[in-house]
Amino acid sequence: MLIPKGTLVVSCQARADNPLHGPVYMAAMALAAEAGGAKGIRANGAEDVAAIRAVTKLPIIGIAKVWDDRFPVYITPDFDSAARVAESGADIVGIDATPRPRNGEPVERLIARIRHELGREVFADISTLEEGRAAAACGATYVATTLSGYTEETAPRKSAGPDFDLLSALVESVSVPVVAEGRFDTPDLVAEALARGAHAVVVGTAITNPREITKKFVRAIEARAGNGP
Ligand SMILES: CC(=O)N[C@H](C=O)[C@@H](O)[C@H](O)[C@H](O)COP(=O)(O)O
Repeated sequence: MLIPKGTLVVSCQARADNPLHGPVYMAAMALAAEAGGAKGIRANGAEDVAAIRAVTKLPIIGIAKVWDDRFPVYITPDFDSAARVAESGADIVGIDATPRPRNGEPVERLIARIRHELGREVFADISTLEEGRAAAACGATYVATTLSGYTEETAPRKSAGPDFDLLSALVESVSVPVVAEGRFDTPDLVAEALARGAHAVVVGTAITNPREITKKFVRAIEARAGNGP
């Protein structure tokens, strides 16, 4: 198991509309995260994964976001996208492990192929307890709360903060390491996840997206506008 227990993983991702989009920026982000004490990196796409692999030995959770209007699954939906991030240097392949329709093999077959044909650990992004149990039973190395609030089933109960109920339920009922991911935006929330039994915590936006961080500060300023000094 490559991600050490009780540690922080930093997700270094920037979409095309983000001024920090591109492998040079994401490699710099990963280096900054490593210098700050992160013990793993999550990254999207072969180019970013390769650039990060070139600058660090930290374990990399590689994903490939592939959008297809016909299917809800976009995080590493098939074996070919998994193989590309593995070949680019990811030690661990992150996939959408929900049973939702995808342009690719069924999730249980995808997990088996990544483990046996690519020889990589599988990081299963899920949104419910049942999905986490199923992914663990199929051989996923880790299950993570990443997709809670981002599927049709879970969107109605999405909270502003992390899904601690799901985290605790998973910790109770699966035997593989449970990773907390999604809307962890303060150090206290990370500490709480570890106290509840999370193996590790992945933080993205709150560390690596200055545009969203800036917006938070600006919103606070705007909220007090008109309230006097
Ligand atoms: C739902 C989805 O597509 N999540 C993505 C998964 O790779 C990323 O956009 C998130 O930034 C990542 O999960 C980390 O979460 P947060 O940025 O909230 O710390």
